[in-house]
Amino acid sequence: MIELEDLTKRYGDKLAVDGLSFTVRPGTVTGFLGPNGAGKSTTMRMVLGLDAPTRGDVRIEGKHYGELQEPLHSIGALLEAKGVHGGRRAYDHLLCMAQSNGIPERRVGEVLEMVGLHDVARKRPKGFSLGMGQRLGIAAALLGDPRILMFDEPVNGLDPEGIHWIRTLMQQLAREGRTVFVSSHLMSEMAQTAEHLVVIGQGRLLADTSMSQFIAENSRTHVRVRTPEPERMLDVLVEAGLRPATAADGALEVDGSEAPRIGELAAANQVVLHELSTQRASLEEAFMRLTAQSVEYHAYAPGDVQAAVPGGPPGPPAGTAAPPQGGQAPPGGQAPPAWGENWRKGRRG
Ligand SMILES: Nc1ncnc2c1ncn2[C@@H]1O[C@H](COP(=O)(O)OP(=O)(O)OP(=O)(O)O)[C@@H](O)[C@H]1O
Repeated sequence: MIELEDLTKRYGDKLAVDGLSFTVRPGTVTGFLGPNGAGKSTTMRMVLGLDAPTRGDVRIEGKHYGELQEPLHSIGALLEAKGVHGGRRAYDHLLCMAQSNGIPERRVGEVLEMVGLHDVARKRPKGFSLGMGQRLGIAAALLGDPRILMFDEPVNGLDPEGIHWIRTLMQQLAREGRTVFVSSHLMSEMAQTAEHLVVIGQGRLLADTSMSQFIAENSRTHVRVRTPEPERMLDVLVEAGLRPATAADGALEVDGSEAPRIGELAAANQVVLHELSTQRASLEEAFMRLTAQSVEYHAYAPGDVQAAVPGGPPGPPAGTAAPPQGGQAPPGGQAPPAWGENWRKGRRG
């Protein structure tokens, strides 16, 4: 179990982590989500005692990291795979870690086998691909057979087979009763991996909830209707007290209604339908909706007009410059100061 209480980190003027309080529990994969710069890595570094909190506290099984007798047996972490000494053979790198933590040498072979690096154990990591580097970092995290595992963006650089492998590994570790805490900005990946979610934006806690509840609470389910008679159908829906919107492709979208009811209305009014479908938001959409107010950096390409999310993420803050001549407004209808450049959002979520 990892417990955070009012955990706060300030770097000069920048409040990177702002009063985070939550508990990461054993037996489940907890996804740690947030837009770029939200404070995920800073939080994880504080868990490991690599950064000192400005305020608040974080404990691993009731203790600060520095108080753990044998830290690798309590918590294994993958922060940055490239932190490995490139010139030392993979086996020797792990052996060195094992020896300094009282871990028997046979465990080195075991973890290399587990992560699929057995055949390259005698090779130097400087020749490793990004994916192999990630695997070596994961082997190091597993070395002490820890009860808690913490991975910062573990699927970065992995191919689909590698992503599948790490997903299965994390779920297996959780099933064994371990605490698994994993950060990612890949929502679709997290949707398949985590059962519980902690979402932060600009250092603040936005959600601490189960995956299913998170999607239900932060996403939009709507009914999509395509008809060759959109104007008639619009009238039918409005007369029935519904508030349809017209999508970019001309389809009608109706929030807060059931597809069977709309089908019955169409039948009763003899309107031909080409499509009647319930659209459920994905985790990606739920995440974008929740964090839209706290995204720190946005980038827009010239010609971006279509919102990625139904309803669209908010545009840049009020007061930013008008789009350049010939340009179109980004989602939200306002323009960033310059196309192709990131802009920093001034207000807090
Ligand atoms: N050592 C540091 N000195 C100054 N500012 C820092 C430092 N480390 C992080 N920050 C700032 O703190 C904020 C949070 O950074 P952090 O790396 O924790 O975010 P993150 O959620 O992990 O982002 P990403 O998804 O992009 O990795 C950012 O604005 C970052 O620029």
